[in-house]
Amino acid sequence: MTKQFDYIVIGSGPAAFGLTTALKEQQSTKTALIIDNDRFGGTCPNYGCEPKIFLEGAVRNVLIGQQLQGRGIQQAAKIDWAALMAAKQATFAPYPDNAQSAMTTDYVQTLQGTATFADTKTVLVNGQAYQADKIVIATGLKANHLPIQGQEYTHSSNDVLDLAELPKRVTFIGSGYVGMELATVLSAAGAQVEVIEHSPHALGAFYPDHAAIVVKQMTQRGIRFHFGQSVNAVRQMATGFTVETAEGQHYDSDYVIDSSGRVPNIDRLALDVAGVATDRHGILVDDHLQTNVAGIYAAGDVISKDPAVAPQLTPVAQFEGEYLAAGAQAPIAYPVMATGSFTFPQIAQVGMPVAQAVGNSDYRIKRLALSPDFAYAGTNDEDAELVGIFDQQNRLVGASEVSQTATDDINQLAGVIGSGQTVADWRQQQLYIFPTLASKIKYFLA
Ligand SMILES: Cc1cc2nc3c(=O)[nH]c(=O)nc-3n(C[C@H](O)[C@H](O)[C@H](O)COP(=O)(O)OP(=O)(O)OC[C@H]3O[C@@H](n4cnc5c(N)ncnc54)[C@H](O)[C@@H]3O)c2cc1C
Ligand SMILES: NC(=O)c1ccc[n+]([C@@H]2O[C@H](COP(=O)([O-])OP(=O)(O)OC[C@H]3O[C@@H](n4cnc5c(N)ncnc54)[C@H](O)[C@@H]3O)[C@@H](O)[C@H]2O)c1
Repeated sequence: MTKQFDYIVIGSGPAAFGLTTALKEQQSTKTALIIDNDRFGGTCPNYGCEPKIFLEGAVRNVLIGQQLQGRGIQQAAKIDWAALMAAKQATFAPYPDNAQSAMTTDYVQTLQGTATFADTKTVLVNGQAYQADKIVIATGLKANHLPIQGQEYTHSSNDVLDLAELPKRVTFIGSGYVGMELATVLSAAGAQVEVIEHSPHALGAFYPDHAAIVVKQMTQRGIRFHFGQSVNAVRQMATGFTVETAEGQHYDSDYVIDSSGRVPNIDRLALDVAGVATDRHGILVDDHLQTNVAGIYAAGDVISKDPAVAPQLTPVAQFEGEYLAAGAQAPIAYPVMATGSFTFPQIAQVGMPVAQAVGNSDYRIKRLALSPDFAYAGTNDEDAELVGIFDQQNRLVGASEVSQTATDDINQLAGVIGSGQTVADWRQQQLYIFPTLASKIKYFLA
C-alpha cells in the first residue's frame, strides 16, 4: 500500500535539515519522509565542510607555527597523519546515526534507500511506493570525474577525507575551493603537492588579487602550481602515475585527486519519468523553488542557480529548506551572502565583488593593509588585506579579505551590509572587543 506524507525530501543534507528543523520550530504537525541512500546528514558532515574543518584546525596550528619561526617560535609542530585521521574518524563515525535521529520526530520519518520517481506524486524506495503533495529533490552534487584516459586512477575529495596513509607526491586537478583547501591540508601534513589548473588563476570564485596572495603563500610553502594546463590523461607507471596535460606537460605523482568541480547528483532519480526539467548545472526551478512540475520542488546544491546570488553552500541549502517549510508563499529572497575558502591564509568575500566595483565611479574602494595593525602584527603575515566597497550614501556594499581570520572578519561585515545602514550609523551601535583582530572593522568603516 502507498504511504502518504505532506512532504517527501530526497536527500538528507543541509537542505533537508533546514526543512525538518523549521518544521520542528513551527511545532508543525505536517508529516515528512526524509530519504537518503548514503550517510545521513549528506555531504557537509560526512564528506565536506565538517571533516574538512576538523583537519584544517590541526593544519592551521602547524602553519601558524611555521609562519612565526624566527619570531619567537623555534620549532613548528608536525602533523601525525595517522593520529589525526584516527581522531577525525572517531569524531565523525557517529554523525550519520546522530543526524538521522535528530531529524526523526513524531511527524518526521527517515528512510535509507534510493528514491526513484514512479510518477509526479510518487517515489519508490526499496520497492515501496510513497506519495506526497510536495516532493523536494535535495540530492546535492557529486564529485566530477573528468572523462579522460586513466580516470579510474583518480580519487575524489571523499577519498581524501578518509585517507589512511599520507602519499608522498599528490596531484590535484583543479584549483577551486576543494582543490585549494585540500592541497593546503595535505601539503601542511608533509606531502609534496602539485596543482594543475586549466584557467590562469586559482580560486576563480574570489577577488583575483586576493586569490593570487593565497597562491603566492602556498607556493612559498613548496606547493607547485601549473596554470593554463588542462589535464587530459592519467597513466599508471612502474611507480605511481603520470598526469598529462593537453599542453604536452606531464607530472609524476603517487595520488591524483580530481578536484575539477562537482556535478548534479540526479542520475538515479528517474527525473524523466516525472518530467522534471534540468540543465547541466542541475534542476531548473522558479523563484518559489518549484520545478516545471507542480508539487515537485528542489532545494540546495542540486538546483541550477547563479552562484553570485545563491552559491552551492551549506547555509544556502539550509535557507532553502527553511523557506520551503515556511510555505514558499513569496518569491525566495536570498540574504547577503558571505563565502570563504579555508586555505592558509583564508580568503573570503561578501556582497558586491571587488572586480565589479573597480573603475565604477558610483563606488569608493578602500584598501586596508592589515599587517601594520598592531593586533595583526604578531601574525607575521605581510600580505593580509581587507578591501571594502562603499556606495554614495557611504554604506558598505561589498568586501574581500585575505588573512588568517578572513572568514570571521567577513562574517562581521556581512552583518554591516545586511543592516543597510550607513557606516556612520553602524559605528554608533557597535563597540568591538579590543584588541581583537576584528576590532579593525571599527576604523575600516569610516
Ligand atoms: C570537500 C567539501 C568541502 C566543503 N566545504 C564547505 C564549507 O566549508 N562551507 C560550506 O558552506 N559548504 C561546503 N561544502 C558544500 C556543502 O557540503 C554543500 O553545499 C551542502 O552539503 C549541500 O547540501 P544539500 O542538502 O544540497 O546536499 P548534500 O549535502 O549533498 O546531500 C544530498 C544527499 O542526497 C543523497 N542522495 C542523492 N541521490 C539520492 C537518491 N536518489 N535517493 C536518496 N538519496 C539520494 C546523497 O547521498 C546525499 O547524502 C563543501 C563540499 C565539499 C565536497
Ligand atoms: N569553503 C567552502 O565553502 C567550500 C569548500 C569546498 C567546496 N565548496 C563548494 O563545492 C563547489 C565545488 O568546488 P570545486 O573546487 O570542486 O569546484 P570549482 O568549480 O570551484 O573548481 C574546479 C576547478 O577545476 C578546474 N578544472 C576543471 N577541469 C580541469 C582540467 N581538465 N584540468 C585542470 N583544471 C581543471 C576549473 O578551472 C576550476 O578552477 C564550490 O563551488 C562550492 O560551492 C565550498
